[in-house]
Amino acid sequence: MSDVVTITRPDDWHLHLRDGATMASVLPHTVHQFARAIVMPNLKPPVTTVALASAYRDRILAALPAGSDFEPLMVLYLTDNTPPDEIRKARDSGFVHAVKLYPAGATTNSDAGVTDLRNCYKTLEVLQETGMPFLVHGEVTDPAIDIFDREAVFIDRVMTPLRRDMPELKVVFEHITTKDAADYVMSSDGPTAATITAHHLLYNRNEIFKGGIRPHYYCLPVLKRETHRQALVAAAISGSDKFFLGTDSAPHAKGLKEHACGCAGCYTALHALELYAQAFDQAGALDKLEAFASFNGPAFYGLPRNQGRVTLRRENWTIPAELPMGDTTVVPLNSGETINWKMA
Ligand SMILES: NC(=O)N[C@@H](CC(=O)O)C(=O)O
Ligand SMILES: [Zn+2]
Ligand SMILES: [Zn+2]
Repeated sequence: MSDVVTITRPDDWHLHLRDGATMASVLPHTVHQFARAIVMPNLKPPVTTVALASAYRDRILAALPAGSDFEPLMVLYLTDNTPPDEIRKARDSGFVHAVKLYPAGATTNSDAGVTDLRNCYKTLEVLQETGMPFLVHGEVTDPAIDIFDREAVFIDRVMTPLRRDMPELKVVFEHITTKDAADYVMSSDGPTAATITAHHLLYNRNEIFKGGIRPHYYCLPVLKRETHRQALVAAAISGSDKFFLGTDSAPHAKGLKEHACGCAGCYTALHALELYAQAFDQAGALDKLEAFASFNGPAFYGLPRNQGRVTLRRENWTIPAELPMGDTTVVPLNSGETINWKMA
């Protein structure tokens, strides 16, 4: 049993940094852990144009700790009306690396998202030509579909037709939570990949209800039953290069999580790599962590691997109860708990 793991500096392929004072508070955590991150565009208003992405990128760079070489990889938020030309501009920018699908109403700040993907086919054809990945929040929004089935139904209703119609499009099935999605990605022949969060590798849906309702374990897509968690772990440690690290760290103010209608999202930027180490360790597969965290993502995005290495040690430490965030606080996942890996 190894007590030390050293891997190539990793990246976070799915991250929410928010904006303004919130961003300034959370950014140092990610910068400490990762060399680059795919920065989600679900701001208010959303990052729908290259001009907005450029301005957002400048705000991130301005908020970086002194001396940091962290690189934010920007993403465009697709709407029903995104013109094909915006995708060409994105490719030419050099700093936009992907386009994101939020089905309208599926998750936090998705109101401006896509109502029907067929509205976007002209634009997606251009995206397919550019080779930039299409990042997909894969849940249907049909209220008649049980919340635990929304990802599986999305495969039949949206993913399969999309793959058939755009066979060359690079697609990342973001934050997968089911065996259905893991199997789909594993067996698809097109350029299809998936990100997996640390919390979906570690927890099943019981965690949300252990001893009472625990809002900090509520995220979208919601945690699923144990068989699904096991399938996600199997995919992550399989050695397949289709699966890579995306924390989906999604900060919300403490009062908006501990609320009658609490926001979806788990804050893990503080200790994400440690949580992944714990998940891989539990599965006896620490030797598979490096490819998942540091190789598979850049390969899919067509970017170089990072230089430099990071070291994790088996060491107990306690996650703080809360952390300052702008003029409020954020409660990290595992607050008050002891975890057993720590970055050096
Ligand atoms: N994952 C979440 O539960 N929340 C994310 C949105 C998202 O990634 O769907 C957020 O922006 O808060
Ligand atoms: Zn999402
Ligand atoms: Zn997200």
